[in-house]
Amino acid sequence: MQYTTRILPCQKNIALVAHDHLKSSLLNWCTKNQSKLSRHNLWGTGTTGTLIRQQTSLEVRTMLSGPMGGDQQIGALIAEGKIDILIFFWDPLNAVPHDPDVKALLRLATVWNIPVATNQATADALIQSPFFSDEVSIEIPDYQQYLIDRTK
Ligand SMILES: O=C(CO)COP(=O)(O)O
Repeated sequence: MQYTTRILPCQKNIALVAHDHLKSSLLNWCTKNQSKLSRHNLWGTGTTGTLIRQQTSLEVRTMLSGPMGGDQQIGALIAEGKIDILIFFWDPLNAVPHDPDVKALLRLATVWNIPVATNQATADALIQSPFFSDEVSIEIPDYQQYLIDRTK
């Protein structure tokens, strides 16, 4: 695989997702970090995003609810280079019906090398890092080259 670079702008597109037992943790985290989050474009899965909109003054664009396709929609945005950071309070202690979708979302975030936080401590680290507020460059797969290599 050859790689190229992608610039993540100062004002980022940030996806916010939480499983049911962790929704209150993510809501608290969003409330605590409201002023920093308000500088970015926020996206969320259906329930998570709606709760954040209701319980904070943050604007959040919502996809479908996770089990109904929302994780896949966020994953598709990541593959298209439209999401810069994923904050996903993922529950390792409870099974969900859409486990394949959860894995697919985390897999695509890894393929496209975006910064991901899957728990609160990492979200705390990420929001204090230059990745959150500055323009940063990340290395991503060179898709055009990938296609050329596969079709020659
Ligand atoms: O299920 C989710 C993540 O896998 C989140 O979906 P909701 O925000 O709709 O609960």
